[in-house]
Amino acid sequence: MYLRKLKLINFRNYHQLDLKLHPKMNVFIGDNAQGKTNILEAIYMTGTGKSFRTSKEREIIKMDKDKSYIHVEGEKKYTSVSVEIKLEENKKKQMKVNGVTLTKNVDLLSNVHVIVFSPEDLKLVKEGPVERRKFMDIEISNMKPRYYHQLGQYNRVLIQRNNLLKKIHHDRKYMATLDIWDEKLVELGTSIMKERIKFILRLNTLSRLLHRKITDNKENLEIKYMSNIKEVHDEERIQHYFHRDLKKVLDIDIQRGTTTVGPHRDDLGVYVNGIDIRIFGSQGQQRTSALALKLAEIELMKAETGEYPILLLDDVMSELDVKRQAFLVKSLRDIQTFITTTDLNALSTLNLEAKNIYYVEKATVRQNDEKDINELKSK
Ligand SMILES: Nc1ncnc2c1ncn2[C@@H]1O[C@H](COP(=O)(O)OP(=O)(O)OP(=O)(O)O)[C@@H](O)[C@H]1O
Repeated sequence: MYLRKLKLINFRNYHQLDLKLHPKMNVFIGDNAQGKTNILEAIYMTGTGKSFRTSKEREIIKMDKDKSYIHVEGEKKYTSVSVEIKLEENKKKQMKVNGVTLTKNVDLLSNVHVIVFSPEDLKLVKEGPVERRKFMDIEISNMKPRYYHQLGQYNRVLIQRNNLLKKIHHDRKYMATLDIWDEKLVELGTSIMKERIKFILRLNTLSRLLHRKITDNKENLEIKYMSNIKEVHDEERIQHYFHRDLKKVLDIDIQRGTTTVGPHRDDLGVYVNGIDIRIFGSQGQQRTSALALKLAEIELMKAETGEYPILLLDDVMSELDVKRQAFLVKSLRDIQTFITTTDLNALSTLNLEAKNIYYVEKATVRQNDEKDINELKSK
């Protein structure tokens, strides 16, 4: 799919912006803090309803205003799509797809498919399990809105159960209602684990192939779903062992007032040639694996939705060496891509033309002519 048009009103530092977008490559160049990432953030919001930078909607609305508006129009394989989002201070976000008002965020997810890749993602392998869980959850949610819904339910049940554990710590009479919460936690947690296992299995096959290409067949990547529950093979066994483990650690959990087993504690294991590179990998190995995972995710989304998603590359090119850049660029051929950069020379591997370049300065965006490109390159 691709987007044709973007309109912003009072979004971050933009008062008003109307942009015609290129169906393939869109490069936003400008100095720091001019508004490049803000454009990517707006596009991401039309796909997910959320920002990839903040959970506070107030931060997104232009500082001196109380309302903000985003509108994109695009083309999918068989249909056109229009998504509008209105943010208003202290009010619920309003969303419309093709003019029809949506009541739940989950209904927005299957319209504009979008993947964001930032320098943070290159640290995915190196960072802690929280980041890797977030990676799994965001990517599965973008493909399967139902998962997003279940994850929300699971997290709410988890909070309730943790509150109950705290009460039980002070008064055992509350024990009577624990089973009800355990049932719900196990049911929802099992669905989440099943989806994650499926996702990781498919991602493993795809990322391994891509990784072999990036490393000239020298390295073998393997990713594994790491659960703290002993057996995660089929639904019945996940349920059985999840239940059993909750009971096993109950005394500890009551003491701590928190649930110590379940998918909220799981991780993604990343191995190269059998070595756990989360701990023992070089920075280069960790980055290459992260790149392979991200590219695999694009392919997976294509397999799942029938078309390539839109890709947002936020300042990521300058973080990659020429070889990895070239590989990434080769993989982008059929994908509408939005890139932010402060330096056009960092994009030497792209065959850019004037129509691909947007110059961003103090919340204004200007398309360049050939002369400008050469000027920018020689800077
Ligand atoms: N709610 C807001 N209202 C007004 N301006 C805002 C708001 N939020 C952020 N800004 C401004 O937006 C600018 C940052 O924009 P953005 O993050 O897109 O920068 P950038 O061009 O991508 O820079 P960099 O290259 O450093 O990443 C800053 O000037 C910041 O003050």
